[in-house]
Amino acid sequence: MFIVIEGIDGAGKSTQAKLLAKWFEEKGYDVVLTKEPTDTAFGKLIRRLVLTGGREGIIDGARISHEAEALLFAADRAEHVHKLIKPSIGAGKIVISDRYFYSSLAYQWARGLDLDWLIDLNRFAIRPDLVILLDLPVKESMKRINGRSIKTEFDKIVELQKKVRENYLKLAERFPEMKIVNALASVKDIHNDIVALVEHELLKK
Ligand SMILES: Nc1ncnc2c1ncn2[C@@H]1O[C@H](COP(=O)(O)OP(=O)(O)O)[C@@H](O)[C@H]1O
Ligand SMILES: Cc1cn([C@H]2C[C@H](O)[C@@H](COP(=O)(O)OP(=O)(O)O)O2)c(=O)[nH]c1=O
Repeated sequence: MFIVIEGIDGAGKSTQAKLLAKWFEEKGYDVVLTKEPTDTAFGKLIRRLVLTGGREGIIDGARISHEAEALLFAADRAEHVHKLIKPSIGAGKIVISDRYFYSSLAYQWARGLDLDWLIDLNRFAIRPDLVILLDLPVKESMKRINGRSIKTEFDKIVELQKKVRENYLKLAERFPEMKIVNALASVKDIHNDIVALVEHELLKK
């Protein structure tokens, strides 16, 4: 089984991914908890070229193009799918990924790229059984990650996050595997909502 957790920055993805992994482990499942960007050489390259300098994406003082950004995320994902996700699913493990290609659709679309081009670019990425979309207002996520964000970029980040949130909600209409969970609730209540969705999915197996 392959489960993905998505949402804007600070939505609670890593918190919920860890709790879900623990839930599966306590039930005796073998779990692989992973994330994108990955910790491989490609993920490191992304952090250096795209996410550095207040997420300005600087190479030698110039911003890298949004297309190059999308290609880097896709290259990282290709390695992730072929080296970790597919072999783990093949071995009968539960794979939980904190972000996947839906992040590319939501973020790189918000950067102005064409959605259909992004979908085509990511066609190699196998579809998960379930995508949990942690949805909450940007104001709340900003409160949660206060300190993590770069203050001078703050307004720009708020605008981008608002667009990204809207994009995720639009994507949920297009991809039936995406289920929206209200991320304004307590950590425990959100976990319970996720478990209900997962149990429903397990019954289909
Ligand atoms: N339901 C929640 N209510 C309040 N704070 C939360 C909740 N879930 C997570 N947090 C806190 O918000 C911050 C961001 O959570 P995190 O799981 O790192 O989000 P993400 O992985 O989506 O960026 C962390 O400090 C975390 O402890
Ligand atoms: C996976 C992915 C992430 N992103 C963005 C979302 C986040 O703002 C940022 C980094 O992700 P994040 O989850 O914050 O990772 P980390 O905390 O390890 O740096 O990258 C994309 O724009 N496209 C993608 O395909």
